[in-house]
Amino acid sequence: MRGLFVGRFQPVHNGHIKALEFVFSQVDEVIIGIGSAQASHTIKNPFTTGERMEMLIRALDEAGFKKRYYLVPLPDINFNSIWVPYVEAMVPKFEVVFTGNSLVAELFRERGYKVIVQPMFRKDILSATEIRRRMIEGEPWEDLVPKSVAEYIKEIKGVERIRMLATNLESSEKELQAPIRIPEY
Ligand SMILES: Nc1ncnc2c1ncn2[C@@H]1O[C@H](COP(=O)(O)OP(=O)(O)OP(=O)(O)O)[C@@H](O)[C@H]1O
Ligand SMILES: NC(=O)c1ccc[n+]([C@@H]2O[C@H](COP(=O)(O)O)[C@@H](O)[C@H]2O)c1
Repeated sequence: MRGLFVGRFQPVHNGHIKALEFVFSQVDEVIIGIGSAQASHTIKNPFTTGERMEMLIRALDEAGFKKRYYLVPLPDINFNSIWVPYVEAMVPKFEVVFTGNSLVAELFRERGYKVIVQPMFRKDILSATEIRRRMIEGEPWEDLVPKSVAEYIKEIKGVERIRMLATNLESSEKELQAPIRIPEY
């Protein structure tokens, strides 16, 4: 049996690995959909699809998963009602969907798929949003991701990238808030 698991993996963290451990224990093969594949270089989506693939390959290797998996980029179509047929067109056939995302669960259920809500692990800290926040604030984040992912993020200067994006956002927000001066003629 083949299962589908979709995430944005910005970045891959230990919660994803725990979730995938559960998914791999339930099925013979796993399709890992890389959501919002078109997005990169923003605070919510700092990493490219290629970088996210590299993180997944290294992390799954580090975790020692032996079963077959497929990594499939899924650019957003921003059209919820036809998202499931779109995913079906992009990935090999699957019988079951694993997710913790309620919209994803609802869309697949409505199309007749079996959906398994995977358990959550320490969502208070094992969340990509929290990891990106820590990177921006200069707080320790390394323990929340697999060792190979922490090394890779350092290799590609990922923290410097997120900080640069945060600084850019801050200065453009300041610009927007600055009073508009109408020149006197
Ligand atoms: N701590 C966790 N434990 C188990 N599964 C998790 C955890 N965090 C995310 N997931 C699962 O990963 C998938 C979503 O991946 P995603 O990359 O969006 O993670 P995220 O940490 O929620 O990201 P972000 O904070 O950037 O929105 C969902 O199916 C979700 O259930
Ligand atoms: N209409 C759409 O394009 C659509 C609908 C549902 C989920 N998605 C994507 O699936 C992924 C779900 O992963 P998250 O659990 O990380 O939100 C995201 O990339 C999200 O954008 C897209």
